[in-house]
Amino acid sequence: MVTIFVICNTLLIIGGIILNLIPLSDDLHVYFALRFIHEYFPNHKTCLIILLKASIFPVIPHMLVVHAYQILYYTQHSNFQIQLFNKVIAEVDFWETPLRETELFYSKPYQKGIEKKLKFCIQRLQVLINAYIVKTKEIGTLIALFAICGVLMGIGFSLYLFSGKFTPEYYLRLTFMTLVAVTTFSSIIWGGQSTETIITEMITALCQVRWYNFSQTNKKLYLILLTNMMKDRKIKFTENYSINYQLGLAVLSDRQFAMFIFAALFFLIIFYLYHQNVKLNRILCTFPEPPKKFLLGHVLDITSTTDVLNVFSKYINNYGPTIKLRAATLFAGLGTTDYKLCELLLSNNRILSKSLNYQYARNWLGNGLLISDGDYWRRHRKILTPAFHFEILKQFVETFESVGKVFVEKLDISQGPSVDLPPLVTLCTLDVICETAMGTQINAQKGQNAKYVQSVREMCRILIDRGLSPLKILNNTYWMTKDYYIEKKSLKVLHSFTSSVIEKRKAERNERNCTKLAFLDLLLKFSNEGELLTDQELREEVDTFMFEGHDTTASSISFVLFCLANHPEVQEKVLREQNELFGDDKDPSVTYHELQKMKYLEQVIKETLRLYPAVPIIGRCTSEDITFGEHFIPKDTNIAIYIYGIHRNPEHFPEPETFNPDRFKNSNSLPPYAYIPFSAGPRNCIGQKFAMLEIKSIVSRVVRCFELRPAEPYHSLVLSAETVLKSANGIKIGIRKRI
Ligand code: HEM
Repeated sequence: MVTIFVICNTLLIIGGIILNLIPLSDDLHVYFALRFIHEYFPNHKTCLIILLKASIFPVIPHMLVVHAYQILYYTQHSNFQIQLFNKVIAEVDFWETPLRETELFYSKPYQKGIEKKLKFCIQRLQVLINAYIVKTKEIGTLIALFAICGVLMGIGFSLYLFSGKFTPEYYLRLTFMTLVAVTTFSSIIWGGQSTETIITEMITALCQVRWYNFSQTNKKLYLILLTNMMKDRKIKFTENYSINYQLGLAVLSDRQFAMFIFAALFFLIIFYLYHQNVKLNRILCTFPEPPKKFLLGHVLDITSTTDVLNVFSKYINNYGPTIKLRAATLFAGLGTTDYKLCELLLSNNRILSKSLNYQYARNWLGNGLLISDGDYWRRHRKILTPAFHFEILKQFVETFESVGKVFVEKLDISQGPSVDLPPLVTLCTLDVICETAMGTQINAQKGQNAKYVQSVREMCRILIDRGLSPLKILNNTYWMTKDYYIEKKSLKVLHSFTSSVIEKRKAERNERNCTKLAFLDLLLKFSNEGELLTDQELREEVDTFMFEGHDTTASSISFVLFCLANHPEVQEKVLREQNELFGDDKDPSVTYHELQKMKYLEQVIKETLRLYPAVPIIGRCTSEDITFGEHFIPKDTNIAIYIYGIHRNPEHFPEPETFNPDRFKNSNSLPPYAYIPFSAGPRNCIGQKFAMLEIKSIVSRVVRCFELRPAEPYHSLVLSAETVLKSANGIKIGIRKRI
């Protein structure tokens, strides 16, 4: 039984080491020792952290059990000797020198002989019994201490568990730790219990031996037993400190062996990674590479979404417009702000594949337009493009306006010196996209369909979390995290909602002729006329619109309002333009043509999208070898196109950090790929005109109704590159109704 516990314990320790080595964002708060290393050994921190984390799991339980096993071994070993001894004794003729009763009563020398033998035996027996009493006490104390430790650890773990501060990865680590503790304690307690039984048996056996028949054979056996049992097998340093070297080694050999195998595996993996590292050094070697961590590459440089833009900008400023980046020793890719390289990539009709991180959205969006590639994408893009024709977009203006009205009502209720925009704007754009994409009103702004809205939110969050959390990156480990189950639940809600809407629209189309068609109706119409889209393909495209078409516009509207609030002179000009169009009419029914006439507002939106592009980074994977100047980029290279950085190139945008809508008075002088908020080339944003109209409709309505001011207290943004650009501390402005 003890062996089974030891084997489980060793396997759990190995699992624990692996989990512990995967860095998590909160590690610095959890392991105080890591802070110490960061502070005092910044140059060797990677190496030291690996050593520290790799040793915590094996060393602690190892230290805990060594002493316990020595005691166990001592008693078990003695027990074995005594059993052997008893067996031999049973075969010995005890009555070889039978007790001579008469002489025992009358002969003094005979009595003396027996007394001497008995005294000797009693003394030896006493020594043995004392030794066992000591050992039993030791094991008793040990078990009591272990029990106290166990209870303390249990309380500690429970506090962690209920603190609710940890991510599921920490809970997984804790589970392993708990199991290691449980198996360690159980093995010792189990061993301790059996030792006590053994000791009792041994003493009983010893007591039964008739030592007064101290024949030569018995004497010899007795001496062998004593020598074996009593011999100290210690390397002695002082009287108090000694290592019971042989016993320890013998008992722990199983564990040592397992540890050895693990160490060998560990070094093999390190060697493999090192080899991969050397291989990756050769690829893309003509591009500059920011300093990387041994074996880890640049993964630890970005640990949260708020790091992305700063770290990327630092790289680009220090090392040039295109840099090589590495995710551990497994992948090497490029990050670029070079508009010429962007042109080469984005205008190429054969480089259509998206980079690896888009795959996280596959469970939700399937083969929708955003993720698919090759001929499948070409066919679908061809089918979907007519749905974004301006004649069709015209009819959506009515929806923008009616949803905008509700939005303004909501702002009216929330107005004040500091209003956080994204929560309100996101519900508004969700209402717009649901009505335009599916022809269904979900009334998110009025608090209806909360489950659907919540599921969309959860999915957007999970897509980002998966790229940053080591356990969630790979599908093989993703299932161990809580998000896997949240995703499953959310997808069920999202997919069943879209599927039921499709079914309903299909039935309605057959019954009546709708005048206001949603994207879904158009897809049904086009696919009836030409190539048929299956129900699943329809669902995936509608889901893609839902994903691409609400967070992007919500982010853009929020940033536009923020910029207007913080630049009163620009807001004044926007208001003037509105007054010129609508005069004193406070609640005009705005048409498509009037939206087209809002030229200055368009400049403001363009400038906002330059500073705060809703999609700050996009990715491509090269499907063929490319030569770019002196550089060679092999097939299957992942390239991150850093739109946020491209838009801050002082060559094209002097004083890039300044908000100046007049830059776009005449933007024709810009090189074609120097400004790409909607990407460019064959895979550009299919919904860009739709987005522009929606933003104009909502923002113009807000400006007509409210005076926007900087938030009080002043609010500075903490930009965060999530599925779209957000601000980690919200986007806050002051809002006051115009009189
Ligand atoms: C301000 C708002 C928006 C911005 C900044 C924006 C930006 C972008 C960008 C940069 C891409 C390229 C993504 C890539 O290459 O990986 C894209 C693609 C796409 N966008 Fe938008 N978008 C916006 C609004 C919309 C809306 C409202 C819709 C739908 C109604 C939409 C639908 C799509 C689709 C379907 C794609 C994939 C196109 C393809 O790969 O063929 N977008 N968008």
